[in-house]
Amino acid sequence: MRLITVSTCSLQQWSLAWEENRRRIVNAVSTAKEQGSSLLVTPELSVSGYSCEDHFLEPETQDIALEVLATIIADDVCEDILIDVGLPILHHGVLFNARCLFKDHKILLFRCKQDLANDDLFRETRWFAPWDRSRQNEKYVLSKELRAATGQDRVPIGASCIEADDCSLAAESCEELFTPKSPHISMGLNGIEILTNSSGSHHSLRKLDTRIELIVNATKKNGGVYIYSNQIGIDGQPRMMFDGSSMIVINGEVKALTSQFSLSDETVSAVVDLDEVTSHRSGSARRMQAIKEPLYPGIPLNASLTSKGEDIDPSIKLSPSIEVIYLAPEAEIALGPAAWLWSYLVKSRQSGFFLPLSGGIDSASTAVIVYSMCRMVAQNVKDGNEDVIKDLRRTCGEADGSNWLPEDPKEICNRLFHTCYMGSENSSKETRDRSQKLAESIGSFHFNADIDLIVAGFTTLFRKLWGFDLRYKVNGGKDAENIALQNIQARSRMVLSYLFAQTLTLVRKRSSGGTLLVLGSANVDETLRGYYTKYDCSSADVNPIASISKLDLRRFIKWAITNLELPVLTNFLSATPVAELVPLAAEMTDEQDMGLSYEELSIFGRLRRIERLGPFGMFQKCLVLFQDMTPRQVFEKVRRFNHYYGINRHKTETLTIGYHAEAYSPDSNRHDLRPILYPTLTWAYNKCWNVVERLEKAAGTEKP
Ligand SMILES: Nc1ncnc2c1ncn2[C@@H]1O[C@H](COP(=O)(O)OP(=O)(O)OC[C@H]2O[C@@H]([n+]3cccc(C(=O)O)c3)[C@H](O)[C@@H]2O)[C@@H](O)[C@H]1O
Ligand SMILES: Nc1ncnc2c1ncn2[C@@H]1O[C@H](COP(=O)(O)OP(=O)(O)OP(=O)(O)O)[C@@H](O)[C@H]1O
Ligand SMILES: NC(=O)CC[C@H](N)C(=O)O
Repeated sequence: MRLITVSTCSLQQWSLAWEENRRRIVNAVSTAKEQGSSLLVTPELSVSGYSCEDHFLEPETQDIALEVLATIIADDVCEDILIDVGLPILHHGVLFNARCLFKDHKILLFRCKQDLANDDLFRETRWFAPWDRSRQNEKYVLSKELRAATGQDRVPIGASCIEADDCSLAAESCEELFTPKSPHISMGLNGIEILTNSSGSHHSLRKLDTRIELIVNATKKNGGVYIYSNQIGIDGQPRMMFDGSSMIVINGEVKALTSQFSLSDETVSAVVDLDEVTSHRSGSARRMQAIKEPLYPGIPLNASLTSKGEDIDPSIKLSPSIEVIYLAPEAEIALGPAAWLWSYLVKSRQSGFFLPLSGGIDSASTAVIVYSMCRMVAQNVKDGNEDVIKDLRRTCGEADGSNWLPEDPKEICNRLFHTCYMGSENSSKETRDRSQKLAESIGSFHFNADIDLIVAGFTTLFRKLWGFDLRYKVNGGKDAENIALQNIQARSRMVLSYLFAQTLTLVRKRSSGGTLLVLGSANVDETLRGYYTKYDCSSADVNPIASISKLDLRRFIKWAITNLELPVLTNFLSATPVAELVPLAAEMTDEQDMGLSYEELSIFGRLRRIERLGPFGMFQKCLVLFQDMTPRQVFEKVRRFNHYYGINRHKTETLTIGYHAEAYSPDSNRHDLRPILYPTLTWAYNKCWNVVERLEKAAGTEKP
C-alpha cells in the first residue's frame, strides 16, 4: 500500500491581479496542507490569470510573473508540499505557456504546454509557441529574484516527469486532454502514476460530461491518478466563464470534485493508494505496449510523497468514490450566467443592474438569472463568505463599517436590480402586467416609463423637416417607414435605459451614487437571424443570455417555475412572442415575421457553426432532417436563413459582451470569425436548385 493525499483547487484568478492571484494560490496551499496533502495542482496560468491576452507579449508581464513566482516559492507556507503553478515563461526568446513544479524552495521543472488551444474562444498561438521537443529538457536560466528564492541558477525546462523516491508524476495542460494523442497516454505507458492537468476551461451548456468522461476514460484505460484543476468565474475576458469542477480521479473513479459554479475558491483533497494504479496496469496487452513506449526523462525529487509499509497511519481513510451528478441544462442556465453576472459586477465595480423588462420570455429570462444570482449571493452571505459580503456591501453603497447581512434574495434583488416597463401606444396590458408581477415576485425596483412622448418628439421633428408623417404599413406607409417607426421605439428604449442606469442610484438617494450596468436580452437565434434592431436594447453593457437558444430559454423558464419558486412565469410560457412595435391589427408573431421557427433557427445555427455546412451542405442535410417538407420548401428555408444571416452579419460585430454558453454562438468578436459583407451565394444556391429540379422531376411534381 502506498497512500498519498493529493489536492486540487478552483481559483478565481484575475488576469494581472498579481497580489490577489498570489493570495489565492497561497491560501490554497495552506488549505491543502491542512488536509494533509503532499501535492497541490493549481489552474492553468494561475500566477498571471489565464486571459492576459496581448499583455502576455509585454516583457513587464513576463517579469512580474517571475517576481510573483519567486515570492510564492520563498513563502514558508509552501514548504513540505509539491506545488504546480502556471505562468508565461520566456526561454531563448520564445514564450511558452508553462507550469512550474517546485518543492521546498527548489524548482524541479518548468513544463511547457505542447498542444495549444486555438479554436473557438481560444487564441493561444497568438502568444505562445508549443513545446515540440517533446521528450527533451533544456536548461532555463533563472531571474535574479528566482535565484534569490531558490539558490539555483539553472533548472530544467521542457517535458519531463518528476521521479520521487516512491512514485512519479507528470503534468499536462488543458487542451492536451482533448487531443487524440494526449501526453497522458505516453506518460501512463511510461509508468507515471500521477498525472496533473491545469486548465483554463470555459463553460458551455452540456459540456462538463465531455470533460469528466475524457478523464475517467483516460484513467480507466491506462490507470493512474489524474488531478485536474480549473479556474472559476471570469478573469478579465468575460466571454469565457471558467466553470471549476476541479477533480481527482483514480483508475476511472472520481474521488473529489469542486463545484461547477461557485462564488468562492475551493480546495479539495483525496487519499488514494498508488498500488491500486500498479494493479490496474497489470494487463498483459498494456505491458506489451508499455515496453515499446519511448522513455520520458525524469527529474529526481530526492524525497518521498507517500506513506507506506510501517509508516502508514491506520486512522487515514481512503477517499470513497463520488457519483457525479450533472446539472440539467436548465440548472446550468440558472447558475452559470448568474455566477458570471456576479463576477462581472464585482470586477467592474458598478452599482447594480438595470433591465428593460418587456413582458416577453427573453427579458424575463435575464431577470430570473439576476434573481438566481441574488439567491447565490444570499446563500454565500448565510455561509459567511467574507469576500462576497464585502463586495455586496460595496456594490450596494453601504457605508464603511456597515453590518448589513441580508439573507433574503429579494432584499438583495431590491438593492441591486432595477427593472422598467417602457410602454408605447402599441403595448398591451398583458405585457405590462406580466412585467409588474415578475418584478414583484423577485423583488426588483420596478417602474413604468412610457415612451410615446419621446417617439412623438422624433416623428414631429421628422414632419417639420420633410413635410410628411411617417406611417405604419397598416396605415398605408411604405416598408421603410414601417421599419423606421418600429426602430424609433426600440432605440428610444435603449437611450432611456442608459439615462436610468446613470441616475437611479441618485433617485434612490444612495449617497455613494454609482452607475448601473444595462442588461441585454437578445438570444442566440435572433442574433443569427439578425432579428433585432441594431443599437436598441440589444446594445447593452452585458447580456447573460447572448448565446442561449430560445428553446433552452423556454425550458429554463419552465424549470424556474418550480425550482426557483416563481409561479408567475407560467404566464410567460403561455404567451405568444410578439414585438409590439406596430399597431395591434398588423401584429404578427415573431416566427411568422421571421419566416423561420426558433427550432429551425437552432438547427441552422448548429449546422452552420458546429457541422460547418455552407448553404448546399445545409440543404442536403435538411432534406433528410425536414422530411415533412418538399425539397422546394427546404430550399426556401435554407435560402431565407442564409440571406438574413448574410445581410445582418454586420450586427454581430457590435454585439454586447455576452455569456458564452452555446457552441453555435455567432459572436464575431471571438467565437465565430466570418466576413461582415456577404455576396448573394448564387453558386451554392444553384447547386441546391439543380437538386430540387431533379427531385421534383423524379416525383412528377415539377413546377413550370
Ligand atoms: N453591411 C452593413 N454594414 C454596416 N451597417 C449596415 C449594413 N447593412 C445595414 N447596416 C445598418 O443597419 C441598419 C439596419 O439594421 P436595423 O436598423 O437594425 O434595421 P433592420 O434590420 O432593417 O430592422 C430591424 C428588424 O428587426 C425586427 N425586430 C423584430 C422584433 C423586435 C425588434 C426590436 O427592435 O425590438 C425588431 C424588425 O421587425 C425588423 O425586421 C441600416 O439602416 C444601416 O444603418
Ligand atoms: N415594452 C417594453 N418595455 C421594456 N423593455 C422593452 C419593451 N419592449 C422591448 N423591450 C426591450 O427590448 C428588448 C428587445 O425587444 P424585442 O421585442 O425584440 O423582444 P424579444 O427579443 O422578443 O425579448 P422579450 O422576450 O424580452 O420581449 C427586450 O428584450 C426588452 O429588453
Ligand atoms: N485552455 C485550454 O487549453 C482549453 C481548451 C479546451 N478545448 C477547453 O475548451 O476546455
